[in-house]
Amino acid sequence: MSDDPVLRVDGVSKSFGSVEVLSDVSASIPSGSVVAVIGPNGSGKTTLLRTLVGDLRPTSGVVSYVGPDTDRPIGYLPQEPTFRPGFTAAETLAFYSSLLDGRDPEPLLERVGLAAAADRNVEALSGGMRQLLGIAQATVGDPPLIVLDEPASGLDPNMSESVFGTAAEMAGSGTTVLVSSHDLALVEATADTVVVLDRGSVAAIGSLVDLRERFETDSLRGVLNAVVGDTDAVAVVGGNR
Ligand SMILES: Nc1ncnc2c1ncn2[C@@H]1O[C@H](COP(=O)(O)OP(=O)(O)OP(=O)(O)O)[C@@H](O)[C@H]1O
Repeated sequence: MSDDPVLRVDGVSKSFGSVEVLSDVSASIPSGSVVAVIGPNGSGKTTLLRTLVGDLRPTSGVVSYVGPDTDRPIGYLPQEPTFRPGFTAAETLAFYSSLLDGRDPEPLLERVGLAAAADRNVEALSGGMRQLLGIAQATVGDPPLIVLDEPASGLDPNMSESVFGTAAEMAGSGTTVLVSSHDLALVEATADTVVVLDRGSVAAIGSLVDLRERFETDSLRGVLNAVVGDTDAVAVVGGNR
């Protein structure tokens, strides 16, 4: 991890109509680290990630990419990745690669454990395999920042672990990985920095050690419960609209 940030987020708010979903979010994302965004359902994780990658425009505030100058600064796995039908997994990656560095996509498929399905059409992939293809797609062109929205969603425990392991390896070689997840054990095993979102605001941010100390607990679940309370209902921002 380096002290140089790859992304700066200054006072970002995002509203849909009259409902404010993100409120005054500021953060600095350090290079070569795994940064995890956690928080209850509906707390704004996807909205934040979509705003950071430029998929949504903030209502106010600024997101600045300040990493190395490159053809693809940010790779992104959306919460529900979609692919053009009629292409195989390998052809899908080859298409993205042809727009960037033109490198053989086979190693990317191998890295996510999808090499055996390289010639399978995207419509014929299982949900988990689509997720893995989406993760491979996010890494095409070697972007300095990779943003993964719930990458473990739909994956079996071994594949989830492998995806987070890959994220840690990428961070070890200088890539920054920003990931949202509900899997606190994997976040705890992998993340250098954790951002806790609660109803659209950053309720806490820091290293795991800092957060555990600050909230006097020995687990990330303890941190989350201390920050947002251990309720069993979704907090719906803006009421029932
Ligand atoms: N396009 C939209 N229009 C209106 N409201 C939206 C839109 N997208 C998200 N929201 C609202 O913003 C809030 C945050 O949603 P978001 O998907 O960002 O949360 P999340 O933390 O990713 O949730 P989850 O963990 O369930 O995936 C929710 O109340 C949601 O209903």
